[in-house]
Amino acid sequence: MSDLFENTARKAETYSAQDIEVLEGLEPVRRRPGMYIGGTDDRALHHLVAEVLDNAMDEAVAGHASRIDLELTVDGTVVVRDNGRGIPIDDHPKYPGKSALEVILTTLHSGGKFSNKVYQTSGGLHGVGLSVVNALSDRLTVEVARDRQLYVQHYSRGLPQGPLTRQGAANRRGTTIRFHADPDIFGEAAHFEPHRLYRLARSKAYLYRGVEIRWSCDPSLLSPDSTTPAQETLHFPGGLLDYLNAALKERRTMTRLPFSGALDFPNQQGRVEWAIAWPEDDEGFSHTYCNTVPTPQGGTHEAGLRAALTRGLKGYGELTNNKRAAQVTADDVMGDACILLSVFIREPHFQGQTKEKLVTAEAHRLVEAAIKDHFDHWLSGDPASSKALLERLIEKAEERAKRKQSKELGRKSATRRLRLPGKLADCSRNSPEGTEIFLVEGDSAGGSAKQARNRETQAILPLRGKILNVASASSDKMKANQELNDLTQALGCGVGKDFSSDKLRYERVIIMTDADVDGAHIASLLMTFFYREMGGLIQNGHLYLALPPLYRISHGAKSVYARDDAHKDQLLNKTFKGKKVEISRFKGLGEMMPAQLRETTMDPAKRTLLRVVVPNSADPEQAEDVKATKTRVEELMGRRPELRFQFIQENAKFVRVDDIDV
Ligand SMILES: Nc1ncnc2c1ncn2[C@@H]1O[C@H](COP(=O)(O)OP(=O)(O)OP(=O)(O)O)[C@@H](O)[C@H]1O
Ligand SMILES: [Mg+2]
Ligand SMILES: [Mg+2]
Repeated sequence: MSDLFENTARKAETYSAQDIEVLEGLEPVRRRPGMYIGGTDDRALHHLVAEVLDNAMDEAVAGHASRIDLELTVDGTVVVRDNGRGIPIDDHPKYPGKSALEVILTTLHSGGKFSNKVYQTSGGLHGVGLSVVNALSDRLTVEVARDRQLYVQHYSRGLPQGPLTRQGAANRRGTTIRFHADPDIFGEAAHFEPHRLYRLARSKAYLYRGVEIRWSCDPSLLSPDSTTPAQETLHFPGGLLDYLNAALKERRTMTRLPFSGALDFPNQQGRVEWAIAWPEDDEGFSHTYCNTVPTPQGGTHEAGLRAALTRGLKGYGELTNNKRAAQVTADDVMGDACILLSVFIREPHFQGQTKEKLVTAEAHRLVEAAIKDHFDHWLSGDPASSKALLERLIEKAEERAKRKQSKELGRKSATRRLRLPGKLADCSRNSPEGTEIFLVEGDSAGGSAKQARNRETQAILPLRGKILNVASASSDKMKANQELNDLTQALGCGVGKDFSSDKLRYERVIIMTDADVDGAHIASLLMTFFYREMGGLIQNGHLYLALPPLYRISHGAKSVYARDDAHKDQLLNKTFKGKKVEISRFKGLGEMMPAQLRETTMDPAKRTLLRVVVPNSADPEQAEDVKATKTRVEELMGRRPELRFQFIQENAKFVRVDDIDV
């Protein structure tokens, strides 16, 4: 992002050693939280709890703790307590007069997990997690019970508020971390969602049978219809199979039993556990983990599983002389399956501190080798089930091939036959692959966008003014609305129950409105329309928001674009510190030169897009989010404009669109 806005810099006149800053201690964390927890949004906020819980889990998986308490109190303080060894409190050899505890809490890259000496397969590995939580909390207290003594130290924003003190005798052992997220970082409105924390705790208990997690939450934080309990003891001796069964409930699956198991890797390299089912309704989900850390973006362990399952099924096809099995791909096998996969390995490598993706290369080989034999065995153990499964997957592969064919034909004839709206500037490519349509606010912006686009792949549809608010309009009114009709026609995929993702004429639908409150309003009206009338378009990841800049800041020959006020202030305080600058504010997209618009907002190589996401309604883990999203949309887009206006003003930056999840 900042590259995009800063690469127009040509000349730096007074750039010297004094411009180079070195941040000390935990300052970098407070200055650039994104680098450590992936942002300052809700997801990042909840990640704080994950870091602290991960440390307690590491202690449990290493065999030193059997119980963990996770508590959310009425003022939003989170308490994580374990009965493990306790963070060491003796003086650190390298820092005389400072306890190891204080070093851990105040120094990045300090920890006991860099070698395999005290932890074998830990989720922690960077020595960063706890210090980051400390830096981003306005209050944090750590209690350690060790050698029958209790020790306590208080912190605020990463700084000790006094020495580590001994509080007297203790007849237990372990670590307790109590923290309150800093509103200066996360905003006054930020708060922990009980259901997210509960789910986090529950998934940890499923992932490691040897731990009991006691969840508790102040009842006043739970809404009356919430499915989250105020208190629960989580302990699952059946591991991932328990998890899968709870997730599937009464749903029917293609095979009689799920494919599940657990196995140690050879030479104490760790282990793998899995539970997989193919539901008849094709509504799948995939949750993968490494050392109990969720990896929502998958990675090498998931790739190993893909390979094992796909090879296994194809092999089974050969074995049973079913030639059609050859066309089955990994996507057919994995795409609609309910998948739970957990690995424990030494020294895992993740992408970034939030650990969303596993990149350890060996994990692929280890998982594939471990699961392959089991899978072959499982397939030949129940021929009736296996045959049914294979037939279903072949059907999928054939449907896919057919769709592809008709899609190619479809769009060609569709472009010719359909009466496309007159103001649509369509792209010239004949198949949807690689194409996008920009929904642009107003005719003048539409004009700039037409000049800025790539004709082959980018189409432009200018929309006039506010579109109809579909959440509070009758369906007749909707059908009569010209702007919405044009939009529906241009997309070609139908609305409501006639919606069909396959007929979508473009791969991406991009909402491009001005970076101001009006623009935010139009974008949210459009998102509501898509959410209500073309839900599949969002579910399948086709809807995006463009991020046009709001300001241009220039000093001499150097000019940089800022996407919002915060970014502008940041640039003024950093890049342009003490310089006399000229700031121009774009009143709208139409004011930008086509070349500027292309470079900052439309060019796929340089722009940033936000993908609009909604929770997956098939995934029981997300059921509460699905409900929350519905309520939120009704609240915001229903008949009470004042709520909507307030929300838009608070969120006009768009950057929080993940929060509203529409
Ligand atoms: N609950 C705990 N019980 C015992 N030791 C702990 C606990 N929490 C933290 N520690 C110790 O503090 C160290 C630092 O923790 P921190 O979370 O900062 O980093 P890490 O877990 O090593 O790596 P990561 O940054 O990946 O989380 C750990 O390596 C461990 O030695
Ligand atoms: Mg850690
Ligand atoms: Mg640390």
